[in-house]
Parts: sequence; C-alpha cells; structure tokens
Amino acid sequence: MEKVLEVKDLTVQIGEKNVLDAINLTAYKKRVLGIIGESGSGKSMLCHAIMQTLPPVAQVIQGEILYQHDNLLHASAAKLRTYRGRHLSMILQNPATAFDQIQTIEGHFRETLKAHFKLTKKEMRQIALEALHEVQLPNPEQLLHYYPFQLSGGMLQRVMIALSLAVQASLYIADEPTTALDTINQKQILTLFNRIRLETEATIILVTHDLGVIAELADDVAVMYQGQLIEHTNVYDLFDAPQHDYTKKLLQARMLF
Ligand SMILES: Nc1ncnc2c1ncn2[C@@H]1O[C@H](COP(=O)(O)OP(=O)(O)OP(=O)(O)O)[C@@H](O)[C@H]1O
Repeated sequence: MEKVLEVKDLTVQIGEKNVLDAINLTAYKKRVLGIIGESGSGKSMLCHAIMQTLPPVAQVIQGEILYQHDNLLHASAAKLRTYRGRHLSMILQNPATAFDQIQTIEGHFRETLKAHFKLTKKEMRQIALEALHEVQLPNPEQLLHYYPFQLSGGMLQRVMIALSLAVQASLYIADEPTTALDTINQKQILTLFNRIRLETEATIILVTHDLGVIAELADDVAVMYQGQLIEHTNVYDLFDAPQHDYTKKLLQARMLF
C-alpha cells in the first residue's frame, strides 16, 4: 500500500489544552480512512491541521504532516496554495460557506482550473461539464449559469466534489460531509465517495459519527478520544477485535439500536 499522508507525533494546543496529543496517522492511496470519536475529541482539528487551516488560537507544538513525503508544516505559502487547490480537497459540512455567492458555478470552475492549468475557456467548460456529470447533477449545462444560493446544500456538496474531481485531487478530507443533509442526499454523497474510491486513485479521509458509514465505506479506521488517537486499524479488526475500552463501548452502543 502506498502512503499518501503521514501524520507523525502531532501535538496541537489551544491555551494549555492538547486538542491533538502526539497523533500518528497514515492514509493510503485508493483507501478510505474513517475517523470516529465523540464530540470534541479533535476530529475537526486534525482535518484542519492537515489542511493547514487551524484557527489562530491553535498552536502546533510538535510533529510532522507529510504529504507525499513533503512536510506541510514547513511548506511555503505558495506551495500550500498549490497543494490546497490542486491536491488536497476539503469537503465541508456546510458547503455554502465555501462558495462565492456572486460567482456562478462556471466561474468557480474557471477560477479553480485557471489557477493550476493552462486551458482555453472551451476546455474548462468541457471539464466542468464532465465533472458535474460525474457527480450526477441534473442539467449540467444549465447548472453552470447558476449562483450558489440557487442550489440546495446537497447539490452544493456535489459541486464541491466536482470541483475537486476537475483538478483530479489526490486527497479528499470530508469532515462530517453528510450531517447537514437529508437522508436521500446523504446516501447520494456516500455513493459518490464510494465511486471516487473505486474509480480514481484518490485517498479519502472521512470524519463521521456514524459507524454504519464506517462499516460501509472505510478500509481503515482511526478512533479519537480526548485529543488522542487511541486506535488505528483496518475496518475488520475494528469491528472484530476492538482494543480500547472506548471503542468497545462505541461498538456496544451501536448494537443496542
Ligand atoms: N476555535 C476554537 N477555540 C477554542 N477551542 C476550540 C476551538 N475549536 C475547537 N476547540 C476545542 O478543541 C477540541 C477539539 O475540537 P474538535 O472540533 O476538533 O472536535 P470534534 O471531534 O471535531 O467534535 P465534533 O464531533 O463535535 O465536531 C474541543 O475541546 C473544542 O472545544
């Protein structure tokens, strides 16, 4: 298995508190790494640390974040911009905040593609249409002329994924991507992630509260508890032979439903 991302001994503090405490984590090519853990355990902090979008109050105390063997913590601002726009894709819970409300969907595709490739308008349009088709949004031609506020949360979520597909992102970080969506949209997004896993070379890091989602999609799982990563294993071992008491409780709680 090819390592795409390696987090080594990462500690992040807010005030006196270690919100991430000596985290070691590996994500592999073409695999889905699920991250679970109770509210406040540090899942979002970990995603933001990887994307280098931590809030200003958070301080990295020690560690490394290696993306394709390059330490993101020491990358230049220009390199980080390239990584974020082209390689790393963060799929947010509330996609509306990620869009410029006075820019059409086509405008968003152009801006993203122009930043990383030399393409004509016609080529960019073609790539956008193909990506929107990939995420199974209806009437892509028409959609290109829409503004973000004209689309539902589920549609925007898919446009976000389409933008990442258009640049062939290699690492998707999805922080509770379906929490704000209704059941039908949830299912569609998860199906889409499954297709990305099967049909592209990408790695997906998926934060979720839902063990059902983990069972369905994840190849590997990391369990977070109070800022620590207490278990990091493949999905079969997690369900068959959980090591940590917290993980056992989590699995038992699920059996009750
Ligand atoms: N901007 C902030 N300022 C101060 N503390 C913060 C901030 N953001 C997060 N924290 C704290 O950092 C810790 C980890 O939070 P984080 O959001 O990563 O948890 P989480 O596991 O993603 O929780 P949830 O499942 O509820 O999203 C928590 O104790 C939280 O209160």
